[in-house]
Amino acid sequence: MSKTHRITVLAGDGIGPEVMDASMLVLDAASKAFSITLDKDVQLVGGAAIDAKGCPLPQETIDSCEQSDAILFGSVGGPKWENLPPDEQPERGALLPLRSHFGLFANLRPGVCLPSLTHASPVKNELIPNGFDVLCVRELTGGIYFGQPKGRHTGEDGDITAIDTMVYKKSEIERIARIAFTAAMTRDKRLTSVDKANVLQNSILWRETVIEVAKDFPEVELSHLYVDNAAMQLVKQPDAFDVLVTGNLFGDILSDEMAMISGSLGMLPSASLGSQNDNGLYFGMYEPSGGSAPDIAGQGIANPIAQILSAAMMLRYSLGENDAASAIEAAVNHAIDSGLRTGDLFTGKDGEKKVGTVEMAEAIAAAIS
Ligand SMILES: NC(=O)c1ccc[n+]([C@@H]2O[C@H](COP(=O)([O-])OP(=O)(O)OC[C@H]3O[C@@H](n4cnc5c(N)ncnc54)[C@H](O)[C@@H]3O)[C@@H](O)[C@H]2O)c1
Ligand SMILES: CC(C)[C@H](C(=O)O)[C@@H](O)C(=O)O
Ligand SMILES: [Mg+2]
Repeated sequence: MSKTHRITVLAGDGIGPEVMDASMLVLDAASKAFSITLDKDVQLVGGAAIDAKGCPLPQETIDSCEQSDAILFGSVGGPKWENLPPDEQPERGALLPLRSHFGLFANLRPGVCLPSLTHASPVKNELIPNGFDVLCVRELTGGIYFGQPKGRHTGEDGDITAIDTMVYKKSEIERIARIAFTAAMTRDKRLTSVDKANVLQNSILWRETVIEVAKDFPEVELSHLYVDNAAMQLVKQPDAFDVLVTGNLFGDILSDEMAMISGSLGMLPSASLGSQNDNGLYFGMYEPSGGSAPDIAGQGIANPIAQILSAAMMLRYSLGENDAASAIEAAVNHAIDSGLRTGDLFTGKDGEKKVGTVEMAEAIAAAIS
């Protein structure tokens, strides 16, 4: 019997529409193969919404998301909107409010370097003969992104002060730590908490709280790293990590690093989750970890895999369609293993074939069974 799910599709700006269209090819193939009916409501967000409606997050977009089981998001922002007042720009006016409005505090970013892609990684290949698989759990609705006060003022001496405030409540740290420990229990049972507890009050509370939560997960081996050391260790030996848990800003930075060492920023999907419902599913927003890539937008060369794997995460976490999610992940691996490479992954090695966004998506869609 066909199951129906409703999703809101927000392609956004830059490469967003290109990789979103590509992910639709794959979602349609998976829906057909697994008898899933997806009711897709396409809405405007970011710069595209500013251009068409005068604001980055129109009310009808929020209304649509509220009526959906999940949001599939492309990316927002770009040079065209960079000179608008900060709160009217796509990132601060749409993306952050969506995360906050829907309470999407848990951001899962799985950085996987496939064995067949190790040569595309800037990390020395002999260090990662089997690739690696690291899950970054990033807190997404707190920390310096949202803390108050925030702003700027000019003092009597004419000097300008800009203020951002890093705030974490113990309860916010506790809930993201539980998500990370729970994820570690399904993997290799090793969790590294990343902070800056040698300097920041926030991080001292972070570390204390993570240690307390660890008592409920005695099987998980917990370690702590300062963020500067973590950034270094990730490049030195990425396969030494299993799960990372960290705050909003550190997670943003480390996840881009993790994406690149897995081959390309265009490979890293993400799930931003709120609370779990009675069926064990989450309302969530699913998006590539990278951005609108204005430098390559409009050329049909962007890597669609982060968007496609984000759609797979949506099927798993919000729609409960685990078989379809696994089939998409297997199809992505198949396309990579068979040598297909968008430009960001292409190294010229024997057996590689350079393809565009659509060709990559068509190959992935065709491999779904
Ligand atoms: N979730 C989001 O909507 C999101 C995330 C990050 C950045 N942004 C926004 O995107 C805009 C550009 O930011 P940026 O240039 O700092 O970061 P970016 O992530 O857009 O691009 C960084 C580099 O990675 C490359 N890249 C990213 N995704 C790729 C893909 N799928 N395939 C191939 N190459 C890819 C780009 O070409 C670029 O060279 C800014 O407005 C920024 O705020 C949005
Ligand atoms: C665009 C920006 C606000 C966003 C963030 O910093 O969270 C992005 O970099 C990400 O990683 O999702
Ligand atoms: Mg980022």
